[in-house]
Amino acid sequence: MHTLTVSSIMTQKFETLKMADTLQRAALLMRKSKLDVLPVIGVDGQLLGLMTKANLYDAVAAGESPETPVENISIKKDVVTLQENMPYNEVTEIVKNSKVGTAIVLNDQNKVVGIFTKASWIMAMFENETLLNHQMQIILNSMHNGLVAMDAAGQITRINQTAEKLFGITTSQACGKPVSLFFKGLELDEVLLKGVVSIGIKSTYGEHTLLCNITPMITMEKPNGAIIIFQDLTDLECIASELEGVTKLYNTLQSVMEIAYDGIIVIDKEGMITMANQAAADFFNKSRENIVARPVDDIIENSRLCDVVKTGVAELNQLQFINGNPYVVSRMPIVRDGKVLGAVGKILFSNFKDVRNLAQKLIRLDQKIAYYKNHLGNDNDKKITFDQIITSHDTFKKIKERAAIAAQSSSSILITGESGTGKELMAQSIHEAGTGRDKRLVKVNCAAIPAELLESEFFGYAPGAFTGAQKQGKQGKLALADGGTLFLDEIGDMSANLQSKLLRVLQDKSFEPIGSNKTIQANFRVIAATNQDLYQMVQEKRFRGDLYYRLNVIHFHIPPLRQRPQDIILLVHFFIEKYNHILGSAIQDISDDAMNLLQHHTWPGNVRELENVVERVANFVKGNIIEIEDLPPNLKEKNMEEKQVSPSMAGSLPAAGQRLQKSREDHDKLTIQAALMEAGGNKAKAAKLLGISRSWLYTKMSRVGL
Ligand SMILES: Nc1ncnc2c1ncn2[C@@H]1O[C@H](COP(=O)(O)OP(=O)(O)OP(=O)(O)O)[C@@H](O)[C@H]1O
Repeated sequence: MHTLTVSSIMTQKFETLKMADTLQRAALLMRKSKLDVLPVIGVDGQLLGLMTKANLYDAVAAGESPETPVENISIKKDVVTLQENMPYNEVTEIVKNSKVGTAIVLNDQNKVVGIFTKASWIMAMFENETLLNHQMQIILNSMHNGLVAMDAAGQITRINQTAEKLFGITTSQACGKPVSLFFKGLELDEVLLKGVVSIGIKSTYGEHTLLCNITPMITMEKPNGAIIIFQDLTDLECIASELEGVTKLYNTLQSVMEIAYDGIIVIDKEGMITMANQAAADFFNKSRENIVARPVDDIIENSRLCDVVKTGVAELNQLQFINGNPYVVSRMPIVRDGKVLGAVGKILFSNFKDVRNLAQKLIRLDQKIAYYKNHLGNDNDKKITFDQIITSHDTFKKIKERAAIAAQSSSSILITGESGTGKELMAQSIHEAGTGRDKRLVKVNCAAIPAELLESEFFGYAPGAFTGAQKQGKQGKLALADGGTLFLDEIGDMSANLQSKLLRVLQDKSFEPIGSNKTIQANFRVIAATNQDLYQMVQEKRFRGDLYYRLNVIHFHIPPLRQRPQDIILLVHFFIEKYNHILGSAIQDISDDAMNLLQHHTWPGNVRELENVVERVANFVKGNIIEIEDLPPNLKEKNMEEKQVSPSMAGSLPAAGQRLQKSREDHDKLTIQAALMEAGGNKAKAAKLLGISRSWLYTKMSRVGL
């Protein structure tokens, strides 16, 4: 709004007189300018006085001739003057307090530039009011809130556009009507009569929730109407609920950040930290308050979060050194509407290695469980057969052949051999190849069951046979094995008493459960196994001779592993494949050095010990090839000891090693050739015959030049 000044109100159409001008000229100019005054100016334009109509009338009345110069008559000297740039409100004050209806307007140099009259002032006031009115209407219409103005009688005098829209009425419809016609329950009396402000009144209008503030208009210290401002809360309520949603989301985000095991830091586009979880605070050994609102570079050394803000490109799973330790970190830009607003950094804590190991361990365990479930769950489908007895040892191969023949008869079999040589495996294979394969193979470990329980385990008992017995009685192992095989493991540990009872059963082919006189037919094949020298025990009368001969109808002695080193190669590969499958390891081969070491071990625990070694290696191996360092320390130490024991041999060892390697390769070559011949050139079949995988057969063939 521009400020009104005297220059914009004054009239510029005026005439001036000089002292030398005549009265006649004064009369003519006064008539021409239609004003009652004529400024009289000097040669330099300065105001000398004012010729008024009254001055002219007085001169004429005094008989002055029309030719009389102005300087000869009396003119008004105390002239009211105004400066041309005087503001409107100052002029208003002067005009109000002065009785004069006209003033002369001067410029900076005190030269006359216009004449100010009350009439022109009134016109200016009108113009100004129109202007103000127009400006007020613009202001009111640009208000976001609805406005209704009323007079002292409570009749609407003005409404703005927002109110028009809000209430669906036009100014012409509303003006002159009582406010109460449109808005109920506003209690206007207090405001209009007492001039009391009424604020924060909540009311509804259609679907709108409104907040009303009613302010009285006071003139001459009396209420002269009022203005109601309506604030539409509908939008505000929407914003409030949106805000509530945002707050909830923020809280959820905070909880998620807290639950995360990783340290999380969020920065804005200026690189200032805006959020951090407790894990991050703990990691930097600072309180959260000491992290948030700080530049990220002050908290994290070599942080690349600001770079991610600049590039907008995520950097996932990168290695970053913090305080000299390596951490896996991820950095992601926060993008909205295509603009990067900040970045999130995630620090995976140092024990991620442990977590990874743990995860791998769990996977292995899962696989192990699945494997054993498969084996146990499908006990009837997954039968042990002679194919699963891995050997390339001539004697053992013959034993396998003879055992397969013996399986067809029902004669008792005694299997001897050191612990872990595969006696039970052999017993299972015989059972599976025999006529009783559809019935049970019942195993009794004579060393594991206490002597006093062994009898009831064997024969079972009748209901109520003895105190502590199950009420319904119990079926014994002999009855369970009916039609199938009774496998008596560790037979050398059977008590003398039970030996004689067992002998009787084997002779009579029947028995009576404890506490029962009902005879049960015993129709089963017996396979006994022991790692003791049973014959020697008979000599020493520690085992019944007659039972020994009953059991020893067919005898197989399994040679210890140290006597068949070539089997070690086959068995190692067989177990690698088995544990790759169970544990999910990916071992492809074993280095010659490591294999050499295994072949030189004496294997007191035989195949069981070898299997355990491979299982252990499969758990911890670093690469795909088993190296010496992957083997258990006791094997390596043993190797060192052996090397140290015969220093005199030191010089000849490499040559001996080479010879051994050569003979091993020759042997492997022959074995593979024989298997290929037997399989008619079919490699899959040959691999099966050798008990190794096809891929291993190919590797082996290329190694031995086939
Ligand atoms: N020739 C073989 N081929 C494949 N696996 C074998 C062989 N010999 C033994 N094993 C495995 O070695 C482990 C021990 O075998 P097993 O229990 O049959 O031996 P054992 O002579 O009965 O032992 P113990 O006298 O201690 O009872 C088993 O896991 C078995 O499958």
